[in-house]
Amino acid sequence: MEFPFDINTLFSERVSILDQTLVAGRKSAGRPDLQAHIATVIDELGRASAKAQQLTAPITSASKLQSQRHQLYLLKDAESNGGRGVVVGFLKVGYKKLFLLDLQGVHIETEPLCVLDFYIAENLQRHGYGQELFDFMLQHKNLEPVLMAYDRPSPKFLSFLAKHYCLTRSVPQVNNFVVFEGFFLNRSAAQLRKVPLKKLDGEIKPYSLMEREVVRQEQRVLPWPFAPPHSPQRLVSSQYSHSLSVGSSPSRAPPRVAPVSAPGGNRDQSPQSPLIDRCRARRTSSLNRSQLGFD
Ligand SMILES: CC(=O)SCCNC(=O)CCNC(=O)[C@H](O)C(C)(C)COP(=O)(O)OP(=O)(O)OC[C@H]1O[C@@H](n2cnc3c(N)ncnc32)[C@H](O)[C@@H]1OP(=O)(O)O
Repeated sequence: MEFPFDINTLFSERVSILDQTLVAGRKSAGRPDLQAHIATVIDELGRASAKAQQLTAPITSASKLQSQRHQLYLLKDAESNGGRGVVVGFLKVGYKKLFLLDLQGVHIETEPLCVLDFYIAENLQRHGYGQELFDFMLQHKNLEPVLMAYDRPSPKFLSFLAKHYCLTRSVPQVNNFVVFEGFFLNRSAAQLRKVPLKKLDGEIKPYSLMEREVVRQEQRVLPWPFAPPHSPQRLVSSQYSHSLSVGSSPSRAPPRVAPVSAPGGNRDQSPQSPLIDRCRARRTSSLNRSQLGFD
């Protein structure tokens, strides 16, 4: 993705980490001109990601990033565009309070790191850039992908997670987040709190705030998957991460769950498949195998 300004001036590192401040390294601190360019880049990436996912509106923009406690990892290629650099893509993550169903179907309150948006420029997809960015984030957060939650992952992203991280078996949820087997293992009791049943009947709803929304505070309708097929499926939400509102994505197909099937239908992603064997071999060095439940 090219811009009419020098990307290398804006972003000194191959991967930059952006947050509420919209500052990328020391250079852009206290430089409104550079921050305006950074905002342009984020807005453009957000639009491209929304288009790629067929969302009705971007879920990533500079103004949203400024008002939410999320982190955006931005990958550039410094050599392209005559040495001015190009933006390759981005990955946005943030902590969210979620009410999830564990393997026994018990509601659990937890606040995992969630993947909220992820995009690699169209012409650069399937070149390994997505994995580079994702691995950078995992290392930065010192986290395994099985311990994260995924906000309505697209078929391409599900395929990506299966291929690179062996994440194939999801645990069915009543909200739009996807978690995989292993998510509920190896977490301390403090991280997983069983929700008393009386609370579920009352003020706490077993749903979570969705990022991928056209947010309409005043519209209250049933969330996916309960809404009628042609209803707009909007939700009540606030723009802050820690809200407990009901959520849904209006314009994309529902996520595939338990086990995740291969997008396109021609990829064998069963745990016994050669694909997964390859994946296991690649990840064995860094993953705790028992966490993933392979042993
Ligand atoms: C919670 C969310 O953010 S959901 C939104 C996810 N984003 C999107 O769907 C936007 C469009 N897609 C993309 O931007 C990218 O394809 C990403 C971010 C999903 C992956 O980034 P890439 O750089 O393409 O991934 P990378 O090259 O490291 O890995 C390739 C693997 O990803 C998956 N993948 C990437 N593109 C595709 C595709 N067009 N069709 C199916 N699978 C794909 C496949 O598993 C692929 O492996 P394969 O080529 O052997 O089949």
